[in-house]
Amino acid sequence: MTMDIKIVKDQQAGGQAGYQLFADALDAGANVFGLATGSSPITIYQALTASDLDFSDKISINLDEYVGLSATNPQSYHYFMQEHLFNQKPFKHNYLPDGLATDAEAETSRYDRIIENNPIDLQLLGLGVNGHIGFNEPGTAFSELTHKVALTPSTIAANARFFADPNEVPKYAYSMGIASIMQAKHIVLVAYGENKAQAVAQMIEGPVTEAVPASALQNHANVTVILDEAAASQLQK
Ligand SMILES: N[C@@H]1[C@@H](O)[C@H](O)[C@@H](COP(=O)(O)O)O[C@@H]1O
Repeated sequence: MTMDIKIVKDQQAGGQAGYQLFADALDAGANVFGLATGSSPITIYQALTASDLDFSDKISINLDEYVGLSATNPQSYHYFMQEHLFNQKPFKHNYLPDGLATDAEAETSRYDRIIENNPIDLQLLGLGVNGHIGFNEPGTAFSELTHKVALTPSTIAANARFFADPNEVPKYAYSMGIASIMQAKHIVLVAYGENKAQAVAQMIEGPVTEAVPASALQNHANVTVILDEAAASQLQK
């Protein structure tokens, strides 16, 4: 088992723990940060923006973006990242998939080139209630690089809370694949709350299976998992 599991009191403490890993990565010379959206990383972004860490000569590469949403759409992941991090903490360059790209093949290979040219030092991840990472839904081949994904009904339902009208929730996304994620030198996954407990247990203690995308992380040499007690509650050890 190569996963380092940190159980923290709450999301605030998780933010500090995540912040420390970013600070350590900068000290160690990291240049490229893989970033994630969702509610779980927010306290890390808060701790980063409150700090004096300097990312102005660093690169960020985001995991995913909804298909059909422009960068200026408040529901887009571009917008989320501007709001929660980039406006306060400028990077030299921020890469995200282009939600408006209509040629999926061209867009996903463009993104793969970006990752190839900018190997990710630290990749931050949240965890879907069904065990997804990025937008790699259960059943996604571990060999996938960036790809266009049809979101599952459970993911669409989980994301509906951010949309005024549930019918506006996009049905597709561009996402880094499991193979893209696994290339990162260090992976930091954050999960909080009871509703993540089953996915957390399957990710860490279950079989490595494409039915649980996050279980692929058991095959990575350097993973840190930040959990609160509730998210850790179904772990056996
Ligand atoms: N594409 C994102 C994932 O990257 C994220 O990990 C997940 C969980 O989000 P939350 O942290 O809000 O529970 O939501 C979305 O599906």
